[in-house]
Amino acid sequence: MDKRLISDSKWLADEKLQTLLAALSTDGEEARIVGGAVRNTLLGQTVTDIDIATTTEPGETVRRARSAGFRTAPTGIDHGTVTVIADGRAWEVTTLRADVETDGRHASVTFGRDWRSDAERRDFTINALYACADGEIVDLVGGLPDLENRTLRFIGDADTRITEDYLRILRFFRFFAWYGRGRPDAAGLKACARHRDGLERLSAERVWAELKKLLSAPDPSRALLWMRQTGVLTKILPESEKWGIDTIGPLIEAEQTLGWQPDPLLRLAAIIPPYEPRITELGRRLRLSNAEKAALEGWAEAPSPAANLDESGFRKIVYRADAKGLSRRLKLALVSARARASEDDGALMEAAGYTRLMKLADAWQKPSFPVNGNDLAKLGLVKGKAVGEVLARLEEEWIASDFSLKRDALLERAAAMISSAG
Ligand SMILES: Nc1ccn([C@@H]2O[C@H](COP(=O)(O)OP(=O)(O)OP(=O)(O)O)[C@@H](O)[C@H]2O)c(=O)n1
Repeated sequence: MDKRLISDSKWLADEKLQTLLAALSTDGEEARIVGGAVRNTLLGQTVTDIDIATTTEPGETVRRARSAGFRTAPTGIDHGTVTVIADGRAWEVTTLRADVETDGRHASVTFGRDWRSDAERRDFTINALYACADGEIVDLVGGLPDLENRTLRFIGDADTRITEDYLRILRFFRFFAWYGRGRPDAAGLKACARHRDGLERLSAERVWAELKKLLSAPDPSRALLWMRQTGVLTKILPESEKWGIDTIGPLIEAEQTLGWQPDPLLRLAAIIPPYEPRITELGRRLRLSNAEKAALEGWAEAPSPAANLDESGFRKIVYRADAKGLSRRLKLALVSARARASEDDGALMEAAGYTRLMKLADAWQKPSFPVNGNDLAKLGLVKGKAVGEVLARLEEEWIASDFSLKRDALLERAAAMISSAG
């Protein structure tokens, strides 16, 4: 593909997108695609979101999009962003920026018509490439050669770019993890180190969202080491000061060998030492979701099953466990055993044991308990606490039988329990 043309990409040929670009590009106005969609297409990677930059001011963007048959939502109107929607798809359309006043967290923006100024106010050269509706690439800041060399470089003065939005420090490491090669750009690294205290101004939600994106990269290990080197990691995860973050390496190796999908939480768990007492505090501080907190706390508290556990013992655990949490625990246990296997035959056996348990967990269809409260009512047990108690005892017996007791046998036992209690 010609480096300066992305006209043969499927997403660009999309009829709705072309209609939108055309509607925004008459009477002396122009709209272009910008950012991740252009960057990823040039790198041959998947495009998820399509951002559009336009000379039309937000009110005019809304008017034109609506008269072309689109719906609109004023997503970030202060920043000039309108979400344009059609057929269940959405495009973020942002008016070119002329000036940005910022306190490092919130930007107040004035609108402009100059593509160069808009490009120069973006974060990295590879993120400031535009594609016209016909696929022609416009590069005003040297993004194409940087993309070619996989160099992540702040546009213009790195200090200025960072103080406009301190999140850009974390974005530097995130984009380096995803697209960078070799050593990160030295000027960028130094600027990130210099301004790391600015990270304290960011909301916990933005920090965690960004960290998750970094942890989802194909291999975030080098980016994490550079974050540690610059003091950025300690700023956002003070607990990590004594963690051996290279423990993520064996997990990445296992993912690549065994075809596991990258899982940001599992990767975080892999660098957290077992029984780290500050997990709850970390989850609260970074405002993790309840499910995320439970996952991390589960890792810190619940040990993995023994690798040589027999099938019926393991089924009991699977029945009670949250499937995703158990799968993560087994993966971490397998990774740890694999890491020790070259020196220790016992660890090799352990790894084989965990592989077996993971297969069993995948293959086993959890049965549903075949008795309910109505069954007990029919046996004469009045609804209330007693029903719950009898059900719980029956379920225990059913689990202990390795799920082999049938409904009739369970009902017989229930009848016996009720008559002996009554
Ligand atoms: N702090 C930020 C955030 C965004 N941008 C600009 O806005 C574009 C879109 O931002 P975003 O959607 O966050 O990133 P993408 O580059 O699209 O990457 P991805 O979708 O992979 O997150 C970026 O490419 C960049 O030009 C910026 O300059 N500074």
